Amino acid sequence: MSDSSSPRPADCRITGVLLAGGQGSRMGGVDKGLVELAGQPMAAHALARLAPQVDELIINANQNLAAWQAFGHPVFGDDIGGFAGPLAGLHAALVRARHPLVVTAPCDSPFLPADLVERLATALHAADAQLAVARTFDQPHPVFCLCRRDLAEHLGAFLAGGGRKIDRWYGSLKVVEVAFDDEEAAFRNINTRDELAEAAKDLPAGAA
Ligand SMILES: Nc1nc2c(ncn2[C@@H]2O[C@H](COP(=O)(O)OP(=O)(O)OP(=O)(O)O)[C@@H](O)[C@H]2O)c(=O)[nH]1
Ligand SMILES: [Mg+2]
Repeated sequence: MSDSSSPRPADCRITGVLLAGGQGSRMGGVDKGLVELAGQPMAAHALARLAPQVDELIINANQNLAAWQAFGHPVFGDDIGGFAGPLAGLHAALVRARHPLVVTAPCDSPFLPADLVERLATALHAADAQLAVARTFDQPHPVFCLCRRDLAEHLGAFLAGGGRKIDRWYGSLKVVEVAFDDEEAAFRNINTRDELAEAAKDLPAGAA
C-alpha cells in the first residue's frame, strides 16, 4: 500500500474498503471476518490480497471494533443503524475515503483476485462509468465494485429514501460490468461453516 509513492496520479488514487459489517447469520450469527481460517482471521486473507492493490485501506465493521482495529487500518461502522446491508457500509466508506475512487471487497472472500482493482479501474476509466462491478459468466458480484467517491450524496439520498437493494442503486448509475471468467474461483464466498472447512483445505496454515 502506498501514498506519495503510488504510481497512480492523485485523481486516480483508490481507497479500499473491506466490508465486514454483516451479521454472519448463516454461520450462526458470528462476526464472520474474525472467524479463523488457516490460522488467521478470515478477513486477514482478504486484506492481504487487497492491500497491495490500493492506496489506502479502511475497514467497515459494526461489531467487535477493538478486534477489527488490531488489523492496523481505520475502522468505522455504518452511519445508519439496524444492519441495513452493504450499501450502508459503502456509504460510510464513501464519506470517509481519502481518495477519489473507492473499491469494495467483502471480508468473506479470502481468495480475491490479485488484479481485481486494476481490472475494475481500467474498465471504469475506459467506459467513463460511475461504477465498475465484477462478474463471472452470468453471476454478478456486487460487493466487488469500484466507484467514484462523489457518489456519496446520491447513495445517501437513496438510503434516506428507504432504498436498500444494491442492484436497484446500481440500476440508477452508469455501470460497467467487468468479466472475471478466468478467475471464477477467486470469488469464492464463505458463508457457512461447511464452506469455511472446505476453504481451509485449500489454504496452508498461516497463509494470509
Ligand atoms: N456495513 C454493512 N455491511 C453488511 C451488512 N450486511 C451485510 N454486509 C456485508 O455485505 C457483504 C455480503 O454479505 P453476506 O455474505 O450476506 O454477509 P453477512 O450478512 O455477514 O452474512 P449472512 O447474515 O449469513 O447473510 C459482506 O461483506 C458483509 O459484511 C450491513 O448491514 N452493513
Ligand atoms: Mg457472503
